[in-house]
Amino acid sequence: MTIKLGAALLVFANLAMVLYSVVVLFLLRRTDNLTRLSLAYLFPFFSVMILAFQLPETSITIFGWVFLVPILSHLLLGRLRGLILSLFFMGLTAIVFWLKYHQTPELMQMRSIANMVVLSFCILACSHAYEISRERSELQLLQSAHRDYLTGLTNRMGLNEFFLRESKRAHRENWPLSYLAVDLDYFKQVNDQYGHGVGDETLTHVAKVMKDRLRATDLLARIGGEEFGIFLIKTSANEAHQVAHSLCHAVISKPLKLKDIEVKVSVSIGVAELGPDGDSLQSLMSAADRRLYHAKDHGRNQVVGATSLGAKTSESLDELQTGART
Ligand SMILES: Nc1nc2c(ncn2[C@@H]2O[C@H](COP(=O)(O)OP(=O)(O)OP(=O)(O)O)[C@@H](O)[C@H]2O)c(=O)[nH]1
Repeated sequence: MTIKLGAALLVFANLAMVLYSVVVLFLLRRTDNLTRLSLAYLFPFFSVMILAFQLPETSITIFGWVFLVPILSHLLLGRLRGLILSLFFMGLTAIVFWLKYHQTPELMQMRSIANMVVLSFCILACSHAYEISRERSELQLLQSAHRDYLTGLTNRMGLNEFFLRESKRAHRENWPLSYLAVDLDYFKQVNDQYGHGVGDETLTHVAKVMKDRLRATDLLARIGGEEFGIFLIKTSANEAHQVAHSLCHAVISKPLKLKDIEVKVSVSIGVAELGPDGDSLQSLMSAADRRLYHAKDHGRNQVVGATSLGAKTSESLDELQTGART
């Protein structure tokens, strides 16, 4: 009678699991928390497995299902949660196995138990290693999607993310956030005169010169060909203006020195501030771009903010208008 009750319970649990699987399949596309749904699926699934293991009417071969535990757990839950769930259910399986067979000497032979244990841990280790390498590749892919291939700086996508995070923080903490639109002057002439290779090196050099002048908490991004965007946190438009001047000065006073040429370039910069120039990235960039064009129209190598007209840095632009000097 007990045997029949156990078997009926298992049939019922299996049918319930099939129905539940259909529901989970239906929810799969709608959920915004895949990990929670996976956990809500795997936990009852593995519990039904344990129920089947401990029933007297199931044979020893049913324990082979335990090999599914680390594979499914790691695939659906990732490295850490997968490992925890695997260890939990594999441990439970070991206890059930011992309770069921410890009085059956022909099944409790050291060699076969050692085989089962080693195989289980091999599958667990492989699943875990696979998940670690998958997570690493995903991270690398994500990082490269946010990087500019030439300069190694953050790209436009990274700039957007930085703005989303830092604009919220600026509002919350009530501190200023400024944006600089930076564009190299007469860069086409550098390419025309020395070729794209030197042009590329110039871009990388200017990026480095500017980065060295900024704080670690600021963001320098390459957002287009010879255009850069800079976010300065905890910095008002007035302070940003000073920073922009020091960048102009740094760029023009540190030419790129190659074997037998020296490439000297300058930058023009437009300044905008979160709040006075709008609250969206688009309005901030538009305001900074407008001022940048103004700087270009009024002779380049200068900074323009909301209230200021540009004032050129001291170096003469005449020689720059040739793009470079040898
Ligand atoms: N070497 C190199 N050149 C680039 C890259 N991206 C864009 N450019 C070049 O940058 C130049 C930009 O030229 P323009 O838009 O006329 O600007 P400019 O010559 O700097 O003149 P102003 O901005 O008006 O001062 C073009 O010749 C592009 O081919 C790049 O990744 N590498």
